[in-house]
Amino acid sequence: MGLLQFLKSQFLCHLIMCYVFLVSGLIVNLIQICTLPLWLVSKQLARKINIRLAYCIASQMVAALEWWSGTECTLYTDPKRYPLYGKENAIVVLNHTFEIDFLCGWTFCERFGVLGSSKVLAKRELAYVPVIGWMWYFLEIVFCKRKWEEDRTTVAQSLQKLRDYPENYWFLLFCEGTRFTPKKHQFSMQIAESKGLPKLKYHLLPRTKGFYVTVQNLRGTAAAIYDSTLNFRNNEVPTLLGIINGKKYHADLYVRRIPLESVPEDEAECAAWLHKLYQEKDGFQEQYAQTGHFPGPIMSPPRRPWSLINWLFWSCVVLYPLGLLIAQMLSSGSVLTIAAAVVVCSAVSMGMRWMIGQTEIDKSSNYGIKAAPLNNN
Ligand SMILES: CCCCC/C=C\C/C=C\CCCCCCCC(=O)SCCNC(=O)CCNC(=O)[C@H](O)C(C)(C)COP(=O)(O)OP(=O)(O)OC[C@H]1O[C@@H](n2cnc3c(N)ncnc32)[C@H](O)[C@@H]1OP(=O)(O)O
Ligand SMILES: CCCCCCCCCCCCCCCCCC(=O)OC[C@@H](O)COP(=O)(O)O
Repeated sequence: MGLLQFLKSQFLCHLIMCYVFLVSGLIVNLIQICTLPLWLVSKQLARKINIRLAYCIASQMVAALEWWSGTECTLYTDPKRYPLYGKENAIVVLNHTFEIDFLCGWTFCERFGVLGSSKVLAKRELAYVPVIGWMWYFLEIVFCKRKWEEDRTTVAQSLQKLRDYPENYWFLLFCEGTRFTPKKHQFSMQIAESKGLPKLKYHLLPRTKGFYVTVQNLRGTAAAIYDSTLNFRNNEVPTLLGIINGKKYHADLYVRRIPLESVPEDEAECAAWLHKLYQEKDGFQEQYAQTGHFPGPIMSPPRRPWSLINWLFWSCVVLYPLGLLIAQMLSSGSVLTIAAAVVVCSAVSMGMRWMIGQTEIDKSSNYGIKAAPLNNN
């Protein structure tokens, strides 16, 4: 193990990274709150400012993936469609299989210049995660309770608000609704069977209502569906803790651009269309399992320096006062002050561990297990 790799695995480095992320994130959240009055005066200006503020937070995690862990991200896609990416609004449909799938998504957003503005249909619980969840509030992220009776109006209303969004965005939909686990897969395939749908090997049965309502509300605003299928080389199981420890992974993403007009307007036909899409995605994963690559040529956008520059900037801003504080504390020699500092550090590291836990599949919700009608049998 080289010196750099050794350093990357040290707890002190992780503590410093988490400190930078947390403190800079809270500063950004505070500035976001200060933009509230601006929404009344100029909504579009407030949105543009919040896009840049969100970039300050999200790109730190992207920098951790690209520059700290050195993870490589390869894009398989049609070269004719490539110039459109980042230049239009799109609905991204992605498999929900890996703990860092959202982070790989963010990395591609960064490379195509839409990181600050990108959106997702996210479960309500994530709105309460400090820094990221609070930032999403100002980004007009669409939250759902995963209870259709309650979501049908709120989700549609939130989507309608995005129709006059001032910058291009990608709207991410994990149609499976929850992370893949063998147990959830077993339940969802029972449902597929009861509906007479073909079984999927690598995906859960997609939920069609969120997809339908998104397509209907963004018609005329989003130009296309980006059907995206993600996998990792060598059967790796990537984690956020792995990234923080400096472990390098290799992500492969296959993207097909499908014009939005080709998605049926009728709800039942739209649902059938999505089921067919997932059968095709399953085929791509099968090909990946057999051959180690997705169909189509490789058109990888290179990583850009901005995420690293942003990270270094915020590190300087928040580490300098910390250095002064530590020096002052040590020179004071007060045992009480040092003990208080140790308590604060422990609390921060526990808080960060809880946040990282939000990404872990073994802490995943029971959604898709307990709500399944077949559960009662
Ligand atoms: C590559 C580039 C990437 C670009 C990235 C771009 C942007 C990045 C931005 C941000 C990144 C941050 C990422 C954060 C990630 C957070 C993600 C999440 O939180 S995922 C969870 C929330 N999202 C969703 O759930 C979306 C999908 N869900 C839906 O669409 C749902 O329909 C719903 C709208 C949420 C409503 O939920 P509800 O439970 O009420 O669902 P349904 O009524 O649809 O469910 C019943 C329906 O489903 C069938 N079904 C299938 N399997 C099951 C099962 N296991 N149990 C029960 N029912 C199941 C069932 O038969 C019903 O079918 P039908 O509709 O035909 O009656
Ligand atoms: C610079 C880097 C420093 C690293 C510091 C670490 C910061 C930690 C930040 C945690 C960020 C939390 C963002 C949460 C995104 C989780 C996305 C996700 O995958 O959610 C799961 C849901 O889709 C489905 O939920 P389940 O039903 O499976 O349950």
